[in-house]
Amino acid sequence: MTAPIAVSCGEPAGVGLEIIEKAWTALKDDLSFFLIADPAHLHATVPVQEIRSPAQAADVMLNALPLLAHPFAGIRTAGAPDPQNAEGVITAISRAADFALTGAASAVCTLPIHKKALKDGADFPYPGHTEYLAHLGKVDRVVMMLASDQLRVVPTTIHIALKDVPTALTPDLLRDTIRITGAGLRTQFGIANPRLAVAGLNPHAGEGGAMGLEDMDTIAPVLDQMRAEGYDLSGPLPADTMFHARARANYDAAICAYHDQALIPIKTLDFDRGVNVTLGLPFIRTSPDHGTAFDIAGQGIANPTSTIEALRMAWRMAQAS
Ligand SMILES: NC(=O)c1ccc[n+]([C@@H]2O[C@H](COP(=O)([O-])OP(=O)(O)OC[C@H]3O[C@@H](n4cnc5c(N)ncnc54)[C@H](O)[C@@H]3O)[C@@H](O)[C@H]2O)c1
Ligand SMILES: N[C@H](C(=O)O)[C@H](O)COP(=O)(O)O
Repeated sequence: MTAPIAVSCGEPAGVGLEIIEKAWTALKDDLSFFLIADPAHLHATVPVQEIRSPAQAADVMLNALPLLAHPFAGIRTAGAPDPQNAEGVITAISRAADFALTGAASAVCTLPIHKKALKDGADFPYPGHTEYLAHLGKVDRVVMMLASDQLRVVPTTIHIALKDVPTALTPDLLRDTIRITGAGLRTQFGIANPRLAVAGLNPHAGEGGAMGLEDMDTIAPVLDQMRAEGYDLSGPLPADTMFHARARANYDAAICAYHDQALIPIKTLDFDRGVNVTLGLPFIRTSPDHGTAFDIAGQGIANPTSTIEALRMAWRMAQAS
């Protein structure tokens, strides 16, 4: 039997807790998960039952949202993160990862965090879940992928300032990103021979050096080398023309140079159904593709579809592994 998915509550002031309640209603007959959260933070729009261990989640799931109590220092105020809660947000994530590492959970699904609130409230040294989970999983390099039925994208550099991208985009990082993405598509998405399209950094992929040298000097040699090793790679491609429908038919994932080059196309095409998945961890991790949405938190209008898709994807991957 597939173990339940561990869901970390994320920032209580955001929309995470209201959408997980909606997700429970949509998924209670199809899979099992348990939420790690402070009982006092819940919106109570659905029945909730506390469990003492993940093993109890499957039996509870049909009738109530299974909750593993994780007391926080502060209350929940919609739209206004309380620095006192930063520690609780972080330890809910590490608890979820521990359950996955020991096999008590089949996967981790994280609800959105507010990165600055964690930095301000608890000196959180990581730019996001991705890097924190790599630390917890004791791996040096992981890959952020955002995936939907229409497109899969990978930002090679992630949460860094745009001015730092050219220096951070090293051959070593690009090689590891391609390697981890290829392996993830094979093992977690069931694609036997993944086709990867690699974006250039500069306009028109540098236009033969007229608009920047990184495409020619950094990206192209890595691609040549990895093609010789058997990887199915196209690029460096001009990023502006690689995301229209006909172009997307030619690849299984787009490897991009930086965060927005990758995330703008998928969030534009499929914001409601995109899933963020971390490849290269010793456990399965997915999350919705959106953030804390403070502007609508507490109103009950947040769309749960991305979280539902994230849970479905984690469950499929767990069943296939
Ligand atoms: N996985 C994560 O933890 C994660 C992912 C993305 C952003 N974030 C963080 O979230 C915070 C806010 O980021 P942001 O404002 O750039 O992006 P956001 O996704 O929170 O919000 C962007 C816009 O989309 C809307 N929106 C988001 N989710 C929605 C939903 N489920 N239903 C309806 N509308 C929705 C919001 O109301 C807002 O107008 C930042 O701290 C960011 O770092 C976290
Ligand atoms: N870059 C992601 C996005 O915008 O959707 C996001 O911030 C998630 O980051 P983590 O999963 O690393 O928290």
